Amino acid sequence: MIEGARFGCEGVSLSLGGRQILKNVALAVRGGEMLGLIGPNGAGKTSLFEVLSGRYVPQRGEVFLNQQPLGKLDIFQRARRGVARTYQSPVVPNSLTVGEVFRAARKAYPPYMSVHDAEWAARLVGLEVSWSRLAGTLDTFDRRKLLLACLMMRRPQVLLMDEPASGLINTEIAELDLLLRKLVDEYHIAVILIEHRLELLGAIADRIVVLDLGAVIAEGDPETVFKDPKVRAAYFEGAA
Ligand SMILES: Nc1ncnc2c1ncn2[C@@H]1O[C@H](COP(=O)(O)OP(=O)(O)OP(=O)(O)O)[C@@H](O)[C@H]1O
Repeated sequence: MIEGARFGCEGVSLSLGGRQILKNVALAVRGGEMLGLIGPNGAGKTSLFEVLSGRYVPQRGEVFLNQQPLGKLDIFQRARRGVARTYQSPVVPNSLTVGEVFRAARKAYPPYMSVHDAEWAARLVGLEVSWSRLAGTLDTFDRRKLLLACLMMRRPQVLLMDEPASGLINTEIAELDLLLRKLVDEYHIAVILIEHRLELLGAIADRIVVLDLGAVIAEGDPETVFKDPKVRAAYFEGAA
């Protein structure tokens, strides 16, 4: 684990259905740092998020928060400790209003959050829709903002984001970039971001980790990593 890391894992190996999906994976992220996680399709990025968030139990390895092993804590217990996660698909409860979604998130577990916390989070993420709108009528970006606001209300220590720009248009991606940098720079959150668009990561990530066939093949600042011949062979040429 790197010195001062807020969150990460060591020696993680995962098999699913008799296939080895992750092999001895280690990574770490500091508070106030954005770590980009890239790799070709099927490299194991989402599976690694499942391990980090506590949905999958690895055969070997450990996940750490503030240098403490999280052991067998499940996804809900990790969420309560400040490990927040977003998904590739922004699924919201269609028949609830925005206000009702916030209410459910506020009361999801103690300590219950106030309406002011929800209003603060909505402002933070730039969610500017009426709270009487049905969540199912929101467009993709507003759904993502609503779900992110529900997480931010609890002031998470770590944010695991699985392709947050997916389904967004360019102006929305530019707004998302600014928001993510704000969460990292001003709120000192440790962010791990899965993203296929390398130009986006090159612009906003502090460091990059590259997974290929379940193993880390490169790690470092974006410029160095994108030039690495191993990365070019596995990612750029493989993705072409
Ligand atoms: N529940 C499962 N059972 C068996 N194999 C699985 C399961 N989930 C994922 N896999 C396999 O694990 C490998 C890694 O999948 P994963 O979704 O983690 O990759 P990824 O890097 O996130 O890919 P993508 O960029 O396409 O989302 C793939 O070969 C996938 O088919």
